[in-house]
Amino acid sequence: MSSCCIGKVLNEYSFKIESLNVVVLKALARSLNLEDDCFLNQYGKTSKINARFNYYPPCPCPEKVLGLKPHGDGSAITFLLQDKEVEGLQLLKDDQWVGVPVVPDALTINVGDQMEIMSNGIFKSPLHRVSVDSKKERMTVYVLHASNRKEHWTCITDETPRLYKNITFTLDFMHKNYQLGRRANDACKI
Ligand SMILES: O=C(O)CCC(=O)C(=O)O
Ligand SMILES: [Fe+2]
Repeated sequence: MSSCCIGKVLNEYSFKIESLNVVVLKALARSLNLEDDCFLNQYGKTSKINARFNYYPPCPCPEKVLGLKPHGDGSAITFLLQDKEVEGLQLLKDDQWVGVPVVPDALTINVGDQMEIMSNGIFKSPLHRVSVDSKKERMTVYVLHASNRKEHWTCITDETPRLYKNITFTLDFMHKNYQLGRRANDACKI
């Protein structure tokens, strides 16, 4: 595919994911009996979409090497189109790494750190990592929606006081913490 075609396809894909993002954010709000737009409104005009192709080449020592080290996504929501055949994504559940199965043509939708903060800890941003395969390469397409806004507080009540500090949670902030081996939302906890 030529670079012009890739750009066009990616642009189209991002627009489709953008509409899906609206559906998911509204559904999450509704599930908490909040106004449909309450998470969307918190994005304001600073909403950002990032797309990334992740390529994991075969690795002769998969037991010693990770494709991506453990992290939480710095987004509100992440949409991942997994490789059609090769598994690799793992979630930490009850202190065990659990593989996320490949479902061809399905999207894996992940809650990110910003949604954990916006929901005051109700929706958790799971810790995940990527393993590599000794024989097969793997490719995934990752699109995230994030906000650069400072105020993101929806689910604070007298019974559930604010759990996170009032700081601007940018993707840079997430990456700085990632490089230091820390979770950005842990650094935001009060
Ligand atoms: O490639 C994958 O399966 C996951 C990628 C991921 O977690 C990320 O890019 O943040
Ligand atoms: Fe991730």
